[in-house]
Amino acid sequence: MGILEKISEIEKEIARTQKNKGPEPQVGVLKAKLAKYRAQLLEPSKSASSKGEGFDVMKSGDARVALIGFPSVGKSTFLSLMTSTASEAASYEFTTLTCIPGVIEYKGANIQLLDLPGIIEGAAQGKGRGRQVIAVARTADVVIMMLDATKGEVQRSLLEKELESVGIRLNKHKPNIYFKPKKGGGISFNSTVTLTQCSEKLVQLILHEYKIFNAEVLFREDCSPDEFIDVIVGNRVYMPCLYVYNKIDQISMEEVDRLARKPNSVVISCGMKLNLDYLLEMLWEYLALTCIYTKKRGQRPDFTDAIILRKGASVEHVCHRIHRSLASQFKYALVWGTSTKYSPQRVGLTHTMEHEDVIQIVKK
Ligand SMILES: Nc1nc2c(ncn2[C@@H]2O[C@H](COP(=O)(O)OP(=O)(O)OP(=O)(O)O)[C@@H](O)[C@H]2O)c(=O)[nH]1
Ligand SMILES: [K+]
Ligand SMILES: [Mg+2]
Repeated sequence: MGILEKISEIEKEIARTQKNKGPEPQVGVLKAKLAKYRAQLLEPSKSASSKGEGFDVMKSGDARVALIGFPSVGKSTFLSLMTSTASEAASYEFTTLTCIPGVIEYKGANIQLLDLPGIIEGAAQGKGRGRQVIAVARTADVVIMMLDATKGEVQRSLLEKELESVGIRLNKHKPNIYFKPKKGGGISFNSTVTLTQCSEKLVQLILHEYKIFNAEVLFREDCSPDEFIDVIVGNRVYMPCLYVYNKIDQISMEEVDRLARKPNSVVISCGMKLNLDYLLEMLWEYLALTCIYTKKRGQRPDFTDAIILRKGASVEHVCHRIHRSLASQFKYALVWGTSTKYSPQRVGLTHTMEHEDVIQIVKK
């Protein structure tokens, strides 16, 4: 049996088991098996045709946003509107065949926007350019899932399933489970909260499915078996995703209103340039970039020119951004803002900066 057949067999079995309201452990084990086969599916195949020609675009700017969606939803139209790059748009499907980068300049940041070929059901299994597209999506800081507002909800759930199946978790945080494989001692299981979806027995069964017989497991959250499997498998990507419904010029006001109220969703029309400013605001929020202002001794901070960094950036990152050799001449820094207890506070290179902090660097 091929992997695809095995996967479909297991999916059927899970559906059957869940219908019977059978004991949870069985489903957990099946899901563990499923995750394993899907991982095999993702391993790069050796044939040359699966090479991602035209997809290896250099990362540049302060953040990367990937445009994912079915063919002809308006991805290229959007890129051409928001950036100075022109990407061919047309009424036929699969107009775009490679990855086309553009840059959105917003609040002093350069946001790399990637236009990609349309993807369809089965993309994760290599249909069309699905695999290459998904590989690019994994490298993004935020995914924009562009949807055709005239097509209802089908596109969204199909694409979510595709991304889910390759380990991309949209708008979810990493499960709060401590997991450490050990050399011996069996499985030690603990939890700090009441668990309603997993039990010690189920955790053991799932671990055995992965041939893990010695490990330390601590649930700090009421996680599902799927979330526990994600922790064991380990290569999951937790990605913010904005659902963008395009072509609202084609639907009724009632329908626009309904879509706009969905979580993580924005409604737009590229054709009529509707709501694009709001989309940018939302995108900025989802990117959650950290803006740092610098200040020279005895002077006011320069609020016109922010240093833009990813969340969690340290003083050292700030130094590198100012000058290559600054970190090596660094003595200490004074920081004003929410990352410190006192303002200013003297900090070292490893101090984590927060949005809108002000920093003054003192050299040796
Ligand atoms: N009515 C309407 N049509 C739009 C809108 N945005 C894009 N289109 C049209 O939709 C068609 C497809 O647009 P593209 O930008 O090529 O779509 P795409 O998602 O890049 O398509 P592929 O590259 O083939 O995957 C074009 O004919 C556009 O003019 C919109 O807001 N309203
Ligand atoms: K198109
Ligand atoms: Mg296109």
